[in-house]
This record gives sequence, structure tokens and C-alpha cells, in this order.
Amino acid sequence: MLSVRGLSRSFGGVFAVREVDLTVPAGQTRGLIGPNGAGKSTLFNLVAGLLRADAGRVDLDGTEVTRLPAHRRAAHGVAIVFQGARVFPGLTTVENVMVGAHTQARHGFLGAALRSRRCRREERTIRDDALAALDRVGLAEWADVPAESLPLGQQRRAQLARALCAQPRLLLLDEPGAGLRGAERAALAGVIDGLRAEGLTMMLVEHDVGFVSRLADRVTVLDLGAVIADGTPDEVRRDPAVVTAYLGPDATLGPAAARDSDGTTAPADAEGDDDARGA
Ligand SMILES: Nc1ncnc2c1ncn2[C@@H]1O[C@H](COP(=O)(O)OP(=O)(O)OP(=O)(O)O)[C@@H](O)[C@H]1O
Repeated sequence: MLSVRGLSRSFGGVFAVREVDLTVPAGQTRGLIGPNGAGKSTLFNLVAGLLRADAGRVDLDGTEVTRLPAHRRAAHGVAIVFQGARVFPGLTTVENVMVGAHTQARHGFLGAALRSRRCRREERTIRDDALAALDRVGLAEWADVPAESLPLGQQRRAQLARALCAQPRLLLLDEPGAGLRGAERAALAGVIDGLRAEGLTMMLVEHDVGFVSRLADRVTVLDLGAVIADGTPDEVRRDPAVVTAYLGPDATLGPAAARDSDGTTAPADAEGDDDARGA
């Protein structure tokens, strides 16, 4: 589904992403972890076409998209949920989600302004698609409430629904669980797990190693822009290079410790990690 070869990008002469090779087969959920500043978000932006690569190539389903802008890659099925993204205030939950489907709408400005019959029909279809996406993330009953009145965890799921509305084939989730605790975190993990079971191809950036380990089939570890490990969650947690990069030379990255989404190191039985696994 996704193939990245020799991908590099630097800012002011410093590599943010350095000669990254990565293959994500269709149906796989790939975790992407690494310390702060490792290059995770930059890699996502390079895959989504929001940043230009200095070198290397990106292929989606066998088609090279390296030079395509973000909207053309979206048409190839790439959707991204940004780190710390907020819902649009002043819109209901379903209206927030409909914004995602509007990227695929056919009617132009004139049709919308005149409320033509075709435009109204398309609007109904978009609303139905948005309601179906809300159902997939467990928010159907909150469709008509102001989105900003939802708790943070539900706002995150609404953003996920917005991305799903574009019917992606590759979904990039940049720290979707950041700042979530307890039941909210467990609910999000349950939704991501459901999408995985449906066979959606996903990449998931998270600081919380327990959260990623529970949800990903395979994990890639970045440090200083380069891939330092790639394997099953268990293999990666035991890899000495990963442990050192993450926590320092004397630490362990097994069930005993994991860096939580706020960047602090917490025991695995702390609230966030435990809830993610227990979902
Ligand atoms: N637009 C930019 N301009 C300059 N430097 C940037 C820019 N974007 C990223 N960087 C730098 O590139 C490096 C990688 O940043 P990036 O945000 O991709 O890391 P990250 O792994 O996502 O970090 P975090 O976990 O903190 O979100 C960092 O050193 C960062 O300061």
C-alpha cells in the first residue's frame, strides 16, 4: 500500500527525516514511535504531501506520488488526523464530519449557492456518509450537538470520523491519544482496533509505547530522523537501541515502563497505558 524509499528532509541543514525506507502492506496497522523531535510528524507530512522531500520517493499502491501535492494524494486515498487538531467551533458534530466528505463533493460553488436539486441530493448523501462515519466511531447519538461541547476524547473521535468520511485507504493518525486518560483513551483504542479489524491500512504515531503495542501489527522506531528499529511490538520493545534512544542506557522498555503521551515516563500500570491495553 505504502512504500517509502530513501526519503529525506532537512530544515536549516539539520535532517528531520534521513534516508527512511518503509513499507506498509495493505491492511496493516504500523506504529511509528520515537523520542521528541525524532521526525515522526515530518515523515507523516512527507507521506501526505504536505511537505516536499529533498530526496527519495513515496509510492502509494504502486504509483509514485513523490511530486504530487496533498490534495492529489488525498485523491489516492491518504487521510491524516493531525496532532492536536481541534474541531471547528460553531458547527455540530455531524457538520464537522461533513467537512471531510466535502473534499469529494462534485458540486461547485454555483450549485451550492443556488441550492440546485443535484446539490441538495449530494448534500443529503454527504450527511448520510457523515452519520455512518460517526456511527463507526461510536458518536452517532452526538451528531447534532455543538462539536466544541464534546469532551476531548469524543472530539478526537469526531476528527477520526471526519478523516474516515473521505474513505481513505491509508489513514495517518498523529498522536490521537495525546492528553486522553482513562475511559476516553480506552474508547479511542477500541475504535482504532475496530478499524484495524475492518482491514484499514493505518500508521499510528504515539509516545505511549503500551498504546502502540496494543494496536499495531508492526512498529517502526525513528531517532534523529532515521529508522533505528522495525519489528513486532515485542521485538521493538526488547531492542537495546530502542531502549537507549527512548529512555537512556540504563532503562527498560518492557511492560515495566513506557513514555506516556505527555512525554513523561510512567510505569505501565499508570492510568494511560493500563487503560489502553485494557480496552
Ligand atoms: N517546519 C519546520 N521548520 C524547522 N524545523 C522543523 C520543522 N518541522 C520539524 N522541524 C524539526 O525537525 C525535527 C523533527 O521534528 P518532528 O516534529 O517531525 O518530530 P516528532 O518526532 O514528530 O516530534 P514530537 O514527538 O515532539 O511531535 C525536529 O528537530 C524539529 O525541530
